[in-house]
Amino acid sequence: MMERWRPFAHLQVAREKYTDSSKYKGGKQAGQRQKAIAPSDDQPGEEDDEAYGDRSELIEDREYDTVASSAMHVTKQILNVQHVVIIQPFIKWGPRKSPTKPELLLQEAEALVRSLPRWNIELSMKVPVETLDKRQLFGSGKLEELKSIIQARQESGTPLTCVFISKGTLTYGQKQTLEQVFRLPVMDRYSVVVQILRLHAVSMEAKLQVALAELPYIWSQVKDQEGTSKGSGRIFLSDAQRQMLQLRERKLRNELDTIRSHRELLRNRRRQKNFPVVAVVGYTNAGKTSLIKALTEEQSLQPRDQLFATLDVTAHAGLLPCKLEVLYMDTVGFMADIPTGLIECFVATLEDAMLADVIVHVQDMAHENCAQQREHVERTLSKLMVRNGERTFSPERIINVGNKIDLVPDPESLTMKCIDGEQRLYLISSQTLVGVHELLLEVERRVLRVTGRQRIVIRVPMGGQEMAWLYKNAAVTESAADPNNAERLLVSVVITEAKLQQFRHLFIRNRG
Ligand SMILES: Nc1nc2c(ncn2[C@@H]2O[C@H](COP(=O)(O)OP(=O)(O)OP(=O)(O)O)[C@@H](O)[C@H]2O)c(=O)[nH]1
Repeated sequence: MMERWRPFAHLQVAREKYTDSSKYKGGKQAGQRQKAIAPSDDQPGEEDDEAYGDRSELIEDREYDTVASSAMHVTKQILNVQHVVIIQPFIKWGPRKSPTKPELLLQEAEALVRSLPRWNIELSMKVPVETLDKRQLFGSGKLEELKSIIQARQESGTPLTCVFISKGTLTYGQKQTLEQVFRLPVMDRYSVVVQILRLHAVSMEAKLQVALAELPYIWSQVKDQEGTSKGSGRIFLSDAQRQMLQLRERKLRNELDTIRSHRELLRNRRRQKNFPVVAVVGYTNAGKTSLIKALTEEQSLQPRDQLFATLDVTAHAGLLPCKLEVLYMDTVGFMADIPTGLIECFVATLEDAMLADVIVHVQDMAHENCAQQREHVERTLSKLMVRNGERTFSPERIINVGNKIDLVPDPESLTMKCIDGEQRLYLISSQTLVGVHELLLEVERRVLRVTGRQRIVIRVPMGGQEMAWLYKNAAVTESAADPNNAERLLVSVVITEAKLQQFRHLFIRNRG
């Protein structure tokens, strides 16, 4: 019997090196961390971590690493330089034919690999298949052809290190067969996306989520293996390892529950502080961070041309033209064809965003697949809203934004798409800032309407308690001496109806 190909048996990366994650915290997250200017208890990251101590021992576990690397080739891979062959299988005919063009699927697979800093694409191919369920995935002739292409590339001196088959998940049997044919480790979308998520997880919550996201994959591989090798006597996991995985899952879930209940507390506190919240959502790489940077002028934000660059919901304060302070929440990007088990883990953070007063949906107008991306985001959003107890997508709360128009050769042609039923699409470029001011005015209109705020001018005595009260309970946008009364000030404020009633009750009634 052929011995099982054990591709990573030779790989041993020093534990200290792996645990020094500070090197991988650069870019967007690092910037967001330093400069997210929201009040400190709105930050879902660092403060939570500090409040609940060090949980890293839950994530770093040598025994678990051994099991994970044999099941999914993920552990410690981020550190290694990889020379990757991408193979994009697609079903050419029939009812299961992919709705997305194979070229676009391949582009998305390439973008995933490019998101990993030390991974290089050496070869990328799209290959027609009849079905995605065959044990060897490809027909025999095709498989031989692929093997020869890979071998020829290796013989010509290209050091190939792994094959990425861009399918959600490969079964254990498929993976084993392909590894034996190619004599290289084989990865699927799930394991590549996990690598990217690991790289970008900064807060303890995101790290725990990623750690939890790996487990269903490992279990599915174990189940597949049991199915394919009944009676052959091979054991993929010992009883002790199974128990270790079950225990790990329980602990991770408990920790996440603790962090989330803490977040609930923060959310309530934020409500009390009365900051309007604007969540910015969209397909991955659509330009969410860039838009927040444009709206808040927060220079430290560093948008990156990488998928899933934002894994933590981060809050950034910005001023509306009326001087009202709002919090913009940057969220994890959406992506189609990601196994649901994986994305489920991040749904909790998105649910948080769904509670925002206004939701800005950013779309990449320069992307060939823009319409499908938009549909995917809208479908996911409406599912999330239903979960949150909202039956319908309230158009009042959603602003559609068409970003990157500087990259569209003929932006005029887009104006046709600007009115989509009731919904207007705001065309902008977060880079050149075209259209950003108009969008900001619309954000202001919606925020005021949805949160029941109004702009009014109140006359108050100079040096009285009224002024201090207004600073505390409303947004004071301007104050000037009253031309008709030297002892009074005219104060422009943005205030909620409830606070206005309170003001009347406290100051106007008392004055008699
Ligand atoms: N030309 C152009 N590029 C843009 C524009 N907006 C964003 N980009 C670029 O698009 C890439 C992705 O931008 P991000 O703002 O990081 O996108 P994101 O949606 O936050 O990405 P994820 O966090 O990965 O979901 C970066 O390289 C940006 O510089 C735009 O209006 N014009």
